[in-house]
Amino acid sequence: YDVQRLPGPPPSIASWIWGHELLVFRHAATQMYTMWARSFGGLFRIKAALFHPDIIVATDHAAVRHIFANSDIYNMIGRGLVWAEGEDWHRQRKILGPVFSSEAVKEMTSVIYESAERLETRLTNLLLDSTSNKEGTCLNITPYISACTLDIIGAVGLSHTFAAQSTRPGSDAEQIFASWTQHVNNGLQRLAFLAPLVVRAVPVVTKAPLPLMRSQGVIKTIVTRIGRRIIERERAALGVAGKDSLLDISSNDSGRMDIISVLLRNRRLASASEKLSDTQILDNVCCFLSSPMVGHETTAGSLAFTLWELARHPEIQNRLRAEILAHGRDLSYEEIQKLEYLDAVVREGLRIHPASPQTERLILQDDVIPLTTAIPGIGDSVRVKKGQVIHIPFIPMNTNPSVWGPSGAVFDPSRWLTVRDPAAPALPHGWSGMLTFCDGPRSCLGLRLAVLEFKIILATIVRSIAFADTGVHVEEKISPTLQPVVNGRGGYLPLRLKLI
Ligand code: HEM
Repeated sequence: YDVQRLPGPPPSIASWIWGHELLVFRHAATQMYTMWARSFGGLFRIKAALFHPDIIVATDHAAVRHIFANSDIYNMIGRGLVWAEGEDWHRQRKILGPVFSSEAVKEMTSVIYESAERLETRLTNLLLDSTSNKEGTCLNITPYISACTLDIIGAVGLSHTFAAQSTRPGSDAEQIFASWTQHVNNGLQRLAFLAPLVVRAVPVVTKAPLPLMRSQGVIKTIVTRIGRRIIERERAALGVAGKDSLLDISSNDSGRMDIISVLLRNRRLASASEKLSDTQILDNVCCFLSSPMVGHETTAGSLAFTLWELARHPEIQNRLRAEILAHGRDLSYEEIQKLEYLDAVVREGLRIHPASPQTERLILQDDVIPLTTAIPGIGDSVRVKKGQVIHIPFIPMNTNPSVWGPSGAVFDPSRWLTVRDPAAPALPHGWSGMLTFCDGPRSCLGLRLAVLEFKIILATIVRSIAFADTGVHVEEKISPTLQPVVNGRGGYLPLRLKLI
């Protein structure tokens, strides 16, 4: 096996107990990995914490493509709470696929517009009410965006109205937001560094009812309650209220495409061995709102960072606004797709600020990983053994200068408007040549929904509100998704807003 022959950062900068991992945790999101990838190449090794064998860090495009394409060999780590594996995953992915198909997502356009317009009204009213000066009103944008995306996922995923944008004290939405904020801020503490290490050492711990592993308990409880209510409603509609399980009854054909309706319908159509129990249906739904990686917080996070980029680049913001205003309001799905500059801004935001900036895999059987760039002394492939842990950070790949040019790390939407130099290396795998939504069989199922939300929300708020930078230093950390951190406060991204 070649692990010990891979290059990597010197052991002298590693802690004897925490290896290089503490250094990685303390720095901005994937910053150390980006630096090391530029120095040591696309596949290098680092010292792991708690005397675990060295970890491989992969940013070589051929290697990462191979890893993601072979999800049966390269297994996810520590997702036991909400993410299915093996046969369960195959079945769930097959069932849920239609919920996020292009056709289904197109049908979600009006629901997304409704929420985006509510956000626009909410922000506009706030600015009208505020006693702000000419400079505008300064506010933390993250809770506003996240309320908007929660309303969307509630409507399309659960046929449920969270009314997150009406700020009712004590509401489910308020509790979800408070719980998420606490989760984000806990994740910035030193203790949070330990949690994934414990999961890696003892994977079954994810099944244990430990408070540390259930930090998103409130969200799960709320989503389960809503899910139960919907299932009860279906039972009542079918005149079978009080039955222990819905397994033996059919759902009405409402034609609704929210997750619960699809799962209930599927139960009627599936063979006996494939039928999902009530608990499995609820688990699926919980996955969509309570997993940090899916649902509304990922979209909200990348969107907030994109607004920050627009605030720091007024010329880009003005150009985007001009395009949006030139096309009028209430655009159809097809019309939105034609807005070239909006499309470029969205791609660039998702490239530079991927909401879920890294993933990990555990190798289940010995394998040979191919490389784009050969490693001196090893060659153009690397032999790896069962049990090896691999970290895959996305930012180093999304900004790789050999693919994106020397300005790869710069937010510059115009790169999407020019024809690529035919002599330049082709864009790698993944959506638009980036890893933001992962790649292969386990790539993001909600990609189309996320991109459409992104476009509609941006187009709706940028037409009536101008965003400016406040000048505060914003750090990017992973907790558990990409988070803005200001003076140690997570989920905090202040912007200055002014009515157009
Ligand atoms: C900007 C927004 C989003 C980003 C950047 C994002 C990113 C990702 C990434 C990187 C993964 C793979 C995780 C891994 O391999 O460790 C993933 C998986 C997934 N995402 Fe997203 N996501 C976003 C929005 C959404 C939305 C809106 C939904 C649905 C409502 C969604 C549903 C899923 C699901 C179901 C999976 C698991 C797929 C599987 O295991 O087969 N995502 N996402």
